[in-house]
Amino acid sequence: MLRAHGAEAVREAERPLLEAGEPLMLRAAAALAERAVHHLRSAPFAPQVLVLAGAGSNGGDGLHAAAILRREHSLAADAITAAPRRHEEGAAALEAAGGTLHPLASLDEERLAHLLCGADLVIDSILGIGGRPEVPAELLPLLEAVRDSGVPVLAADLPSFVDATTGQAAPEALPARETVTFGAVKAGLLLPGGAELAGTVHLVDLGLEEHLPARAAVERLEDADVRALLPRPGRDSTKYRRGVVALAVGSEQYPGAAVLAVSGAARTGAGMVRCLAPQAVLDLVLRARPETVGHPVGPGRAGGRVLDDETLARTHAVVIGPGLPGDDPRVRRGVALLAGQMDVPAEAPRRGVLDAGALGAIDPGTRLCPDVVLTPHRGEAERLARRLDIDPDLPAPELARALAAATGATVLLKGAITLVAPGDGGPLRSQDDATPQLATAGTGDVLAGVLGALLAAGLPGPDAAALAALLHGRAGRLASRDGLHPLVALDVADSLPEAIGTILADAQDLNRGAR
Ligand SMILES: NC(=O)C1=CN([C@@H]2O[C@H](COP(=O)(O)OP(=O)(O)OC[C@H]3O[C@@H](n4cnc5c(N)ncnc54)[C@H](O)[C@@H]3O)[C@@H](O)[C@H]2O)[C@@H](O)CC1
Ligand SMILES: [K+]
Repeated sequence: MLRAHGAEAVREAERPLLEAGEPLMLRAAAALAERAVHHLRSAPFAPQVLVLAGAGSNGGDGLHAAAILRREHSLAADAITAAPRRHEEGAAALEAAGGTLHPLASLDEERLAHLLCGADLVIDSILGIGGRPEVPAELLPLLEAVRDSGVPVLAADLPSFVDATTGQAAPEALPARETVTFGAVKAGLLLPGGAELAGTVHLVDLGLEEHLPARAAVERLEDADVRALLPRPGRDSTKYRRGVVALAVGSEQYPGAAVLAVSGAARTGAGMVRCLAPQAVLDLVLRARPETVGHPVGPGRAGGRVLDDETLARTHAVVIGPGLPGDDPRVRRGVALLAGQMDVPAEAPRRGVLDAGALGAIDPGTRLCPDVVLTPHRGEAERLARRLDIDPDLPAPELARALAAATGATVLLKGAITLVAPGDGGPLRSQDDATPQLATAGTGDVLAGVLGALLAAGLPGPDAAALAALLHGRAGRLASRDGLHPLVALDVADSLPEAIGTILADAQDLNRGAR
């Protein structure tokens, strides 16, 4: 699991080490220099490095790195000082190593273009965790010129003009090929904004770990976590023990959503998938997925429950919403079931997914638990926020958190980066596994099914939500050959087994290697 921290937590963790006289900046600079060398391994003869240095310690990192590149790697490394002041110790080190510092104010357009033309790598060390997401006007031409030059950028600690805690980024900030981050992954590198600019994140160990708070600000599941979290069948497994999920999905208007959600659940390895839908929808579902257990709903049945007590007691999670209009009786009943407002046996499931049409049935009085996962996209999240008297314009992390706090449910906010705000107030999860090819109708229905299967298997809501986002994203990448070609939603469901198998097989190899 990647565990990331905000700026304050990192400063606090650094304090005792700095007080003990640990040369943290030199260690950071040495690691930065090493990564620069790595990126230049296929560069032409005598590659050149250009450091953009701010006045603070982040600038110091870059300047010391340039000095090390000159001293220890015989590379031509020079710097542009991007602020009226400069980091004096770093500047002295670079000058002593024979490097040149060009004050930005002294460079005209032509001279700047000339410096960039000769550069094979730019190190962005203008701002680190002290940075705010606004670019001063005098720096705009510099950032534009670097961007236009196409020279690869290595970000020191985090891309400059990104907030290390929230991820908010200035639109002009430089996208990096890699971010070499010092001591701890910064939360802003995993959140929307910073994550799009960071490139690959390379963590440098500065000995901070034991001083960091036990609780991370943001967490991200990685492949190794899939192996630990994903329940797999054993010799004593039965379809009931693996988990039974009941999906109230699909309507006359949107029958296909039922096929997609059911396929998502079945392909994730649910023990049994029940589908509660009108007969015409069930016919379609059973043609595509004959293993489904159908429970017809419709005229004449609207008053009673679709599942009797015994069946409900043998059902472990429910999915309500894909393909349902807001006024569908299954929505009202499903929300009431998950909110504990229904007269059902104690064993009836209180865990599940409220998606699409079911999100509209949540009002200020709805109290849910963290094992219920709401799965809005941004538009649905904003509509829900308005009904719950929450500012709909909040940045995504805060919006997800506010919705979770107001409902008690875990909130999975879909997007290029999927955020999971646990209903119990635990650390935010951020999953960046998707491909833009997933932005097509029906993929959300598949996700709801995946999540339903994981909840039915007994995973806690926040783990199930983050894992579902990871598996869904990976299946999407597989189905689109890493984003190369278009996909349809059913491709995603059909790619789930291979995505799961590949992750587990790779994790097994890793374990073997470590033994
Ligand atoms: N504290 C430590 O022990 C270590 C710190 N290191 C580096 O130090 C960095 C933090 O250094 P600083 O605290 O000096 O902060 P920065 O170097 O990130 O920023 C310096 C100052 O720039 C100003 N500033 C912020 N946003 C601005 C904007 N948009 N436009 C113009 N000026 C702006 C602020 O006054 C800020 O304090 C880390 O990110 C890391 O790179 C590393 O050397 C490792 C050790
Ligand atoms: K930086």
